[in-house]
Amino acid sequence: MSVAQSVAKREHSDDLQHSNKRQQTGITAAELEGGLPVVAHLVSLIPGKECTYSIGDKELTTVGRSRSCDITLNEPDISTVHCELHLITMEVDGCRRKLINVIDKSRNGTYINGSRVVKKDSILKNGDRLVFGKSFSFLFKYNTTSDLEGAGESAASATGGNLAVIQSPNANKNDEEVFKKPLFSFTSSQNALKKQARQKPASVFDKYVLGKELGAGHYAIVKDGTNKQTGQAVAIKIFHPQQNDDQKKSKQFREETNILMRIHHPNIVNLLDSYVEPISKSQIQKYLVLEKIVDGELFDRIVKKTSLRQDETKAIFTQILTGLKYLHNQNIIHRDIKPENILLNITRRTSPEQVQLGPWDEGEIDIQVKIADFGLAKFTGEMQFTNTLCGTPSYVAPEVLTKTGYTSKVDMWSAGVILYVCLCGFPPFSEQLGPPSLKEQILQAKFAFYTPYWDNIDDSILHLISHLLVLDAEKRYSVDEVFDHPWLSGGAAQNNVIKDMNRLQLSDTQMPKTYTELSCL
Ligand SMILES: Nc1ncnc2c1ncn2[C@@H]1O[C@H](COP(=O)(O)OP(=O)(O)OP(=O)(O)O)[C@@H](O)[C@H]1O
Repeated sequence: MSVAQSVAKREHSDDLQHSNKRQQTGITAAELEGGLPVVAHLVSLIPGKECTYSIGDKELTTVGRSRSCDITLNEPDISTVHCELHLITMEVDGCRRKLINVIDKSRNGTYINGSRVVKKDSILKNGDRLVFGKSFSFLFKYNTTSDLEGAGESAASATGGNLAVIQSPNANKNDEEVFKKPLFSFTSSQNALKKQARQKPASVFDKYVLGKELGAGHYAIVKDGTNKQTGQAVAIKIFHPQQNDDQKKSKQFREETNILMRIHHPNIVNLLDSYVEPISKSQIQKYLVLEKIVDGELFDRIVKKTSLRQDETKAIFTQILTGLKYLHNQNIIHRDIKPENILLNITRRTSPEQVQLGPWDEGEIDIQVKIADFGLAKFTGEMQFTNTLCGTPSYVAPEVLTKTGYTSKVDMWSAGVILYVCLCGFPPFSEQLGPPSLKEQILQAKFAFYTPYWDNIDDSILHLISHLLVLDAEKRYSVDEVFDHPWLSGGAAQNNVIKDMNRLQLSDTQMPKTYTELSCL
């Protein structure tokens, strides 16, 4: 047997005991077997057949019925050569990682976590359940020291460059210009970060258990997650697979998520962690671990209620503004404010004595509003982002559509659209209201308040919306100007200062449909 072959040896219970004894001396089993380091282990999950196979640091490890295979599984449903385990080295997220790539060669199939390996290649991750044929079931685990190289370097580079999320006054469509100069000082924490990166599990699956789907968007699905150590419930955003061909982008993702993890505000969904995982030789998948928000989207609340009362809208809008003010003060532009990205945590009444803390519905004590997806739109790539927006741009400011350079005022436009939608249940710009087209309506800031929807709504709100849906971003209200507006700052008397806003009569055939009506179609 060659040195290489001897590495992927079966360690029976007896051998294991022996090897454990040897490991106590600080020497790994693989070093003793053939001088090659162990890269990973396959732990048998078959009751009564407990054993561990070590996969060594060599290009190919074969699994099959043949005695010439590195791992021999002598069962009728196992093919002569059932599958190949290829050792590959991939540069992922600034780290060179040694990974095991499975190529199925069998008749009865190789399965990873219940899915048959059909692709040309599939990279294994810690905790994967690997099944050969009908019943040969194993738990896969990387040897902790072997799969990650250079994590410390990554952290160092993540703290060294242009880290913070400052939007320059002239920020424009170019990605790099949205994320500019450092706002936070990292120097004191550089060593801590390096240490953290070194200690950080290489895979999201090492730290979290993934559960059911919570929601889906254009770029990602979001799943329930649980921190294995603390039991903390989280939401895990899983971006669609991407080609692993742009190391600069991966580095940018890491640097920017490092910054966004330092953003903490009660009205912003907390970013807790981020991971980049290889899934095949050429593809990676990015993961964001987020604070979990349990009561769904503002969008669903609007659909359920057709429209929101003025006092309820004010309470929700104030929280959105508070979150935006914090982001804008940190020089972060959200760029994708819409009711689907406004999430709600509702405190429900549990006893009759509880005092309601806002203008909420019967049975609701309080609602905490959380802005999701902040600063993240750019991770999807500028082109993809704006192209997707062109499909559904109801909330997008004109300068985003024309890509003529934008500032935090783009969020104020979107806030104006949200305010409008909350109160009447349909957006101010839509194909339904055309002609002109939706895009033209936005580019001309052409909107109106339609009767009867807006008849009983205070003129001061119409006035505020009219100062948010303004074509010229410089004249559009900023967060502070909105807080100073009579509808938010003053009482009823001040509201009366603003009078006689126009409502427009439309024929029945032109009348826009509410989200509630559209959702019933
Ligand atoms: N932190 C969270 N807690 C609970 N649910 C969440 C969380 N983040 C997102 N979701 C749910 O998942 C859905 C999709 O998430 P998200 O909007 O971030 O994906 P996306 O692909 O970026 O979407 P978009 O198409 O809007 O850009 C959300 O609309 C929401 O219902």
